[in-house]
Amino acid sequence: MSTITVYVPRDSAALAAGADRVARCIAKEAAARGLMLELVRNGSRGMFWLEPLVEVNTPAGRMAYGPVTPDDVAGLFDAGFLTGGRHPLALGPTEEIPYLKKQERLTFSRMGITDPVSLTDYQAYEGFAGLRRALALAPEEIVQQVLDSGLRGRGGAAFPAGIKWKTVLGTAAAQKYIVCNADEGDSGTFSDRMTMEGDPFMLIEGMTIAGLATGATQGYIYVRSEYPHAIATLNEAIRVAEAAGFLGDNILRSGKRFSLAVRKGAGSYVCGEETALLESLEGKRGIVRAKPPLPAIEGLFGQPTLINNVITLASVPLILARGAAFYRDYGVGRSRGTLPMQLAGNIKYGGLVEKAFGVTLRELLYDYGGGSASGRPIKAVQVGGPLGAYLPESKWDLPLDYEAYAAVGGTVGHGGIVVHDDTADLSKLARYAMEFCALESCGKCTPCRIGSTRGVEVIDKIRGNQNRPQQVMLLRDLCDTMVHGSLCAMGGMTPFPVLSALDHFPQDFGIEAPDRKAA
Ligand SMILES: Cc1cc2nc3c(=O)[nH]c(=O)nc-3n(C[C@H](O)[C@H](O)[C@H](O)COP(=O)(O)O)c2cc1C
Ligand code: SF4
Repeated sequence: MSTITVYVPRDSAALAAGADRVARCIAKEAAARGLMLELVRNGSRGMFWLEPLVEVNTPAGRMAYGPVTPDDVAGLFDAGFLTGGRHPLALGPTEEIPYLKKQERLTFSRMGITDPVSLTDYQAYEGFAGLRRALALAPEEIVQQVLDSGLRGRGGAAFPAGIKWKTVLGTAAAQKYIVCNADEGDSGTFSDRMTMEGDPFMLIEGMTIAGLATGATQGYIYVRSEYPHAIATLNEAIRVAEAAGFLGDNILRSGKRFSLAVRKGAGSYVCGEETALLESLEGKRGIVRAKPPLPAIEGLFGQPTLINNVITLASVPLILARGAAFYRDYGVGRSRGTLPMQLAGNIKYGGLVEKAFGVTLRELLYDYGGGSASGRPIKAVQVGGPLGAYLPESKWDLPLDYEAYAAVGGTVGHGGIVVHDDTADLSKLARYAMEFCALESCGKCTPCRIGSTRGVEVIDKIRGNQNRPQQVMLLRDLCDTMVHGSLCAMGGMTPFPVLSALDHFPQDFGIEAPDRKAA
């Protein structure tokens, strides 16, 4: 008899219910096929799929795959993964798994397969191969690999990672820092969290390589306080890596050093903005700093500092291990590699889908997400967090690509995708965007601090039909001022969701036809 272990996430009743749902599907499907399977529930250890992970213990060994949706279960049986009789996977290549086949998992290839804090598991799956290669290269050669890979920052601004690395390398200083931005505040995003909880060594390895490349010897991971499991897992992984010589004063006896520490945020969205984050790391209130100077030149405690998002840094080990060309081969245009996209909101199968750039929103919404959870038509999709535009159906066939999205007033951001069905009122969502900005604004500049508060009032007047045409013009002027006058993207991009709602869904504002600017 084969045993199927269903991982039941330990911190979410909703996820646990999902795991049970899949377990029941497996049991039903097995019974229909006359197979004997024993289901064992198991608390998951740091692997938090939005859809449950299933592990199969067969006479041939342990097999794990995920996330799995009920619709996949029959396919898994058909492919022979759940029979206990054929074991093509047996911890082998994930390409053979029907659900994963549709994805292109580079950053998330180990997740769900390895024990997050087992160095043995990590190394059995290419772990630390990138670091070993980096130790044999000169700093300039490591930076060149990152430049050649085409990797761009995954935190939101999509700035080429290699250029930032080169700036820090080229800035002389006695002390430099690597800071990992793990504040992950965008709505509907969780890829950073899954990385830190599911494969923390990958981030540790990426940061250590960044240290070797730039000359930084100290790194900090700034994690939002709402992620206690990530903080605990990272601390454990850092301890294990230090004890085994992957971190510390003499990395793998190379004579090179790099140390890491975790710092906890305090619940502020704007502390995800890199300069506010630095203020917070220095123990001050999280207020945005004017640039220049760039953090790469004068960052933490006034020293050259490389700040990258979790996924940016976690992408580096593979780039070093397999070479820049391997990574660059994925993607379209100037958007190279893969992006772990996160499906959330009113979607049937929420979860993380890693695909090369170029995939369309329609594919993500229907092939992976299975359409809306409510069963109603999807009306608007917000891509790129709370500062991202609301995209109507006419934009869902665009290839996911930084430039293509920018051309329609959108943003790819951190890959968060929040779905709304046809019951959504976009004027309410536009109001929420302004309100969010008013609540989270650091207050340093007027267009954002005052503009967001006035923005809520103006939208209220539009919704209340008070001088509607004039108020719509006022809202557009206000958005103009925020876009061009704000010091950072908090105030500068809040108009994206507001104007996209107004332009694409004028009827929700009581406007029959597109007004002057949308026309
Ligand atoms: C209001 C605001 C919030 C942000 N929040 C985050 C965040 O939570 N995580 C993140 O990586 N970047 C965030 N960013 C972007 C960072 O300022 C910065 O661009 C990023 O950390 C750079 O890393 P990357 O080049 O690897 O993307 C935010 C920016 C703004 C304006
Ligand atoms: S745009 Fe907003 S968050 Fe950014 S500096 Fe100005 S007030 Fe602060």
